[in-house]
Amino acid sequence: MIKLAPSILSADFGNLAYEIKRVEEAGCDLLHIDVMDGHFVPNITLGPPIVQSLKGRSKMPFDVHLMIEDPDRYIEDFVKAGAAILSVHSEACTHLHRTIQHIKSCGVKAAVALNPATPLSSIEYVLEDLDMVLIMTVNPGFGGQRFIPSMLDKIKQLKSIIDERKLDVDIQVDGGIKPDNVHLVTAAGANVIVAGSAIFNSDSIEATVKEIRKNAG
Ligand SMILES: O=C(CO)[C@H](O)[C@H](O)COP(=O)(O)O
Ligand SMILES: [Fe+2]
Repeated sequence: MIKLAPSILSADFGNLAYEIKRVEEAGCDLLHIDVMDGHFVPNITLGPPIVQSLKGRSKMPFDVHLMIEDPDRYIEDFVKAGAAILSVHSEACTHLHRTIQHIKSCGVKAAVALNPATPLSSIEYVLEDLDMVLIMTVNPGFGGQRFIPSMLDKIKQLKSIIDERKLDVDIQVDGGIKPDNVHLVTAAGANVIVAGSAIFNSDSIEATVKEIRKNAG
């Protein structure tokens, strides 16, 4: 089963509650919330108070993608604010295993995100502890970038490691996913699809969501 997670990075930040309603009514599964600190990535977005203010306005679980240095400092805050899944970047964690245990001890799902340049070997030792791996298919920091095709091999390799070890770990892809390339990532093994600009910048959110689902297979 493919899950679709619209990224609010490309939504109208002045009308977030309305934007969330639109993607929920279009049948999306998760709400992808991109948190950027201006250090780990060269952009700043939002923090726990805004996530908290959206809590209760949507039935979609909040999938919070932390693109921040030393994310341990904010895990409790984002859990209290309503996160159901917390993704931390392996590149931002000094003690990744400890951070994953920290997230799980708060009662939410734990995921690790990998920049395009980061090899799968950096997470192989924690795979058993994860609910999801986020393969970045662009360099994190901005919406509307082009998909990096060499990430398809990385997705395939991850899928084969997960299958070989008989694990129940989702593979999420994030960055540059559109109706015309989603089939490539799902064929490679991804089952959680993030799409920001493709959904929010489209003329019809409903039609685009349908098209992404149909093409995802
Ligand atoms: O994490 C992200 C960027 O760092 C965003 O989730 C991602 O870029 C989604 O936007 P788009 O679909 O427009 O690429
Ligand atoms: Fe993201």
